[in-house]
Amino acid sequence: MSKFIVRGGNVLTGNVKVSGAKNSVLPIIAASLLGEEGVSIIRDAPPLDDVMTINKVLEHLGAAVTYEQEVITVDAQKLVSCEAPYEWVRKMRASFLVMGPLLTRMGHTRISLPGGCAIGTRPIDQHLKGFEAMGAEINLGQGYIEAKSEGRLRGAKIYLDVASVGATENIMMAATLAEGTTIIENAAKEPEIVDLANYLTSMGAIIRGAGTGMIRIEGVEKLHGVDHTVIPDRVEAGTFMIAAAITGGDVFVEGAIADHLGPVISKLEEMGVAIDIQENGVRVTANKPLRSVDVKTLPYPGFPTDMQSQMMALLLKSEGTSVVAETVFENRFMHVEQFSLMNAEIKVEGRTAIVTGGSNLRGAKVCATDLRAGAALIIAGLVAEGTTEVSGTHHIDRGYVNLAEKLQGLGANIWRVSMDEEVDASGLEKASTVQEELGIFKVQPTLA
Ligand SMILES: CC(=O)N[C@H]1[C@@H](OP(=O)(O)OP(=O)(O)OC[C@H]2O[C@@H](n3ccc(=O)[nH]c3=O)[C@H](O)[C@@H]2O)O[C@H](CO)[C@@H](O)[C@@H]1O
Ligand SMILES: C=C(OP(=O)(O)O)C(=O)O
Repeated sequence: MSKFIVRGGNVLTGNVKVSGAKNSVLPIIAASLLGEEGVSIIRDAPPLDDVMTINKVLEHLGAAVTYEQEVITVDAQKLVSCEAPYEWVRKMRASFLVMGPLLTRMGHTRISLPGGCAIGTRPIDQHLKGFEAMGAEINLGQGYIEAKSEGRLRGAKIYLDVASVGATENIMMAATLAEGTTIIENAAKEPEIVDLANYLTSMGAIIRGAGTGMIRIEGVEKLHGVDHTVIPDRVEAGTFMIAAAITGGDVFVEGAIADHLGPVISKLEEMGVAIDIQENGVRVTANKPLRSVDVKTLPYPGFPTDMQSQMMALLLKSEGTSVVAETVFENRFMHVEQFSLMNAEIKVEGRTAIVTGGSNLRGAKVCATDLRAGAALIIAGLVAEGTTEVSGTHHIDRGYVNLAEKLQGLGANIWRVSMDEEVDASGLEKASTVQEELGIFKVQPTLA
């Protein structure tokens, strides 16, 4: 168990490289189960806990998986099981994405029910509605969902009641080997859906319309392994952009695709942050006082819910009052209580938070209540007076590759220490010694 120690006050400058997208690589790894011939090579696969977890699921199913230097190979030619047990699905909801590929390829699958997680209840009714429409028989019992089909799944027209990312992905994967045509209406439009569709298409699938609200899939008999490079992580990119902005910094976020970050860029510009879109990334320069803005999360191309907490951290340093509305998940304001421990003034009314800008944030002991909340607390810690300790690092490790090291590279004072390590304002030197002993960090701290 570890925690991050952040000492506020440093301006971030320099270059930071974005890793491959967590939310792309997970469905793509699941889709590699569809490769009945050849081996899949997945490049720019970020070394995250979630990636390790889904690789374990695949191994359990009988696939041969290797992972070296951010390249995953999957040989799924022979599968021995169609069951994803509780042990893995409980660790990560996205394990549920193996359901579509297994059902369509093997005609039978049994997956542990993904538990409700902190940010909301996160039901899976839309995934199941899609499979049922394609002829699968679904049974729930003893904490598992079992799906069976007599022969191949059949293409169907499926209207999603909510434009769910996971349901669109699961149904799209299932449809690739179904008999006939599947049409997904009110499909999610996220860039990760397009990345998955591109991967499936290279495998031999026939998919049209990914990235729009209507996706059409013509089923084929067989898919094969291919070589694919995952898109850069837009949420990681956005997190660094906000970290740069809050410190009044000047940072080039290498690999960030501006097109995937439209609403984040627009909101930063509205706040007075200068954005320079370049061929291989985005430069963020913040040298003016920040203006308050209102933010409403929405499915893509709206403002991403996965950037809401980081944005809230930035709004705390703006001039004026901002209103943040969370419309995607019903319980994604848990960071508010943690921000309050840092002297933030935020009032929550239902799904709306009213954020008073200009707070004098003070370092405190806080806890990452979910992945992005963890990143947001670190961002707030970068400008807080004194030292902030962020525990709950297992959430952060699900989705950020070397977050502390990448921020250190931009000049931030941030370290990871073991949970029981006492760190006071002068304790950073000690913390860095611990890291060196553990062989985790190579960079020396720059004590302000
Ligand atoms: C691994 C991955 O890609 N995770 C992302 C994915 O999660 P995930 O795919 O789980 O999110 P969804 O798009 O499915 O969820 C969006 C909303 O739809 C609801 N819903 C979803 C499915 C369903 O069957 N019924 C239903 O009601 C959910 O409760 C939620 O309120 O998209 C979310 C929304 O952009 C992001 O925050 C997550 O980072
Ligand atoms: C909510 C997130 O991920 P997941 O769907 O994997 O929980 C996220 O990436 O912010």
